[in-house]
Amino acid sequence: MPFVPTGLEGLLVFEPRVFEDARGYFFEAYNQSVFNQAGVHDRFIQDNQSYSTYGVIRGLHYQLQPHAQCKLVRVLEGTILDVAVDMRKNAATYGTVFTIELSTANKKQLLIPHGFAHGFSVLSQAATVLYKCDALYNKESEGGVIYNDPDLAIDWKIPEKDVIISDKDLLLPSFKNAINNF
Ligand SMILES: Cc1cn([C@H]2C[C@H](O)[C@@H](COP(=O)(O)OP(=O)(O)O[C@H]3O[C@H](C)C(=O)[C@H](O)[C@H]3O)O2)c(=O)[nH]c1=O
Repeated sequence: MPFVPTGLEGLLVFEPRVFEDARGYFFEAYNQSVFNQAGVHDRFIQDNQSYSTYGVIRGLHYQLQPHAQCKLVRVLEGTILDVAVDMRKNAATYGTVFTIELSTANKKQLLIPHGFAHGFSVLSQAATVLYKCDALYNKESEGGVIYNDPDLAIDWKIPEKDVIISDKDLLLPSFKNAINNF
């Protein structure tokens, strides 16, 4: 079974079947039939890709309803600590932080359903991250939580002196003050 539960509803780790031979390797990064058979029916309509150097933290971001995005995150180059925070107020796991290393080496992917804030830190010298989305970008519906929120206390595995973050992300609200319609 290529999907590994995380204990948070809808948040799944996808571990593709990798075919290795003397040339290198091959794997299906995404196959709709495989996902559908696992009960995952999200229809991805936008692919995003970002490149970041060591110490960069992007996030925590989400889009509010009705523009919420399910994301399927993978790493093309490098290693990241991927972070998903459950923003679903009625969920028993509301406020729970899930972290996982995604890398070129482990080829793991993270499926993040609607209602989660998403971010990542770059642990390698650089990282190229690709993620599929089931809803289009909608700037007006963007929400977020500041990376160093004291209640979430996320360990991004980057010394504070090395953190590189956008001015926009430094202005994000705390978890308890974040705009949230999930
Ligand atoms: C997200 C997005 C951005 N943009 C434009 C807007 C800005 O001019 C520029 C950089 O955007 P931003 O600084 O929001 O990029 P990230 O900080 O990597 O944002 C992402 O970070 C975390 C990890 C996420 O999961 C979200 O998908 C996304 O918010 O790309 C677009 O044109 N389309 C898009 O879908």
